[in-house]
Amino acid sequence: MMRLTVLGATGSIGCSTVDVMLRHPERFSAHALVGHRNSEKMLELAQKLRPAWVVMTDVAAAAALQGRLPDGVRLAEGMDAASELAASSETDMVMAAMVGAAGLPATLAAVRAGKRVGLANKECLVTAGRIFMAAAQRSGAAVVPVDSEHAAVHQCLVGHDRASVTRVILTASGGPFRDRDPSTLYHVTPAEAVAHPNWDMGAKISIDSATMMNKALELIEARWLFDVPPEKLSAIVHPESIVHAMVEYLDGSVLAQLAMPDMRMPIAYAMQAEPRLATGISWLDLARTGSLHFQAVDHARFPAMALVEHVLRGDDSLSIVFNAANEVANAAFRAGRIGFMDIVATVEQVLSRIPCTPVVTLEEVWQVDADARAVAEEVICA
Ligand SMILES: NC(=O)C1=CN([C@@H]2O[C@H](COP(=O)(O)OP(=O)(O)OC[C@H]3O[C@@H](n4cnc5c(N)ncnc54)[C@H](OP(=O)(O)O)[C@@H]3O)[C@@H](O)[C@H]2O)C=CC1
Ligand SMILES: CC(=O)[C@@H](O)[C@H](O)COP(=O)(O)O
Ligand SMILES: [Mn+2]
Repeated sequence: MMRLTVLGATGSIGCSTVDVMLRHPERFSAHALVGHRNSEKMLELAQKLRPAWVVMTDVAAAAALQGRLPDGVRLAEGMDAASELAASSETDMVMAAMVGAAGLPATLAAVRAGKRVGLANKECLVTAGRIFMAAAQRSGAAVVPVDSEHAAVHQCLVGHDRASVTRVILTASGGPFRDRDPSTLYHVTPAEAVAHPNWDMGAKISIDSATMMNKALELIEARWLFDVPPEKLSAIVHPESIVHAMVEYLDGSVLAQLAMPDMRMPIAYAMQAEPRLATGISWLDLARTGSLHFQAVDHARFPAMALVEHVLRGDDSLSIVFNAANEVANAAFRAGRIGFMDIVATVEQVLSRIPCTPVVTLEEVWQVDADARAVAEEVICA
């Protein structure tokens, strides 16, 4: 029996993880479920899974659960409690599915404790990839990608010679505005931008897909996960989201991983690679699909993808700034404070205002992150 701690249990990835767990009760049990504010969703999950612990990182949300959890389920509050449970000897695996750099402390605690970590939270690696992967190497933690493209790359690499890899190619759906006249993008609403054509995801990543900031973050994520230099990393638009990624080898062979777009597949693979677990996702029927399409990424339409070329090749502080400014701008757009086109423009301005600095310690990471968030607020308020 594998005992899981699910960070971000109340979110999209968290709930899909719970779905996989409930399909295989003989294999998985919940040590802890961690949410932030959604106490009602947490109550529902706790009733289904009966974890040893429920943690709400928000104090008021924890108070709302007081006296309401099923018998035997203990309640805690705050990020420190989440980190302790993620690192506990009673946790075998951690599903890292909080959104944003806020997920870094608890995920890093799990990595430092040598856990198997299913990594959905890409912002962790974008913010602190070097520190994170070095910690995994020291502790022996297995960091298993959950992000669909990275889970695909992982599957295309298994059993193959890493030195023979010439290219890692991530697919990008192009989001809801792939074919829209760019001059109309100034006026799109958060409701339009969050409506992803293929995936049902949380609000932040859905907006990131619309700006293609998601793919930009994923290139940085791939760099750390697979130790691939920027010149071997690329993305290609694939509107069907059926091919999730490809790996090219020096003999010209290209391996791809295909599946219907449903996160339960990469989640289950991260929980147990082989023998594979049934997930309940729809079977891929290529005869019915008919054709798959691919096109180059248009950097003029998606300026985030031009920006990341520079970020990937610069100091680590650039990717911290890139992520933090995007988190602030993405939230400001969702709150109606800025327009859609202002999101990436804000990130670009923040990048130009913050000097590159060497980043070695976690304290330095948080300092750069805080500076970038403050400058992003200044840019938004100007
Ligand atoms: N959804 C998807 O299909 C995919 C997601 N990912 C990545 O996985 C991560 C989660 O995405 P997704 O599930 O869509 O996001 P959701 O918004 O659906 O869920 C986010 C989760 O994080 C919690 N949370 C929010 N803010 C904080 C905070 N400040 N501190 C601690 N916890 C917090 C939420 O708690 P609550 O709701 O209780 O407030 C919720 O449990 C992201 O990093 C995303 O990029 C990667 C690939 C695919
Ligand atoms: C499901 C998943 O992994 C998302 O990151 C997805 O890739 C988003 O779609 P885009 O390709 O539109 O960014
Ligand atoms: Mn992805």
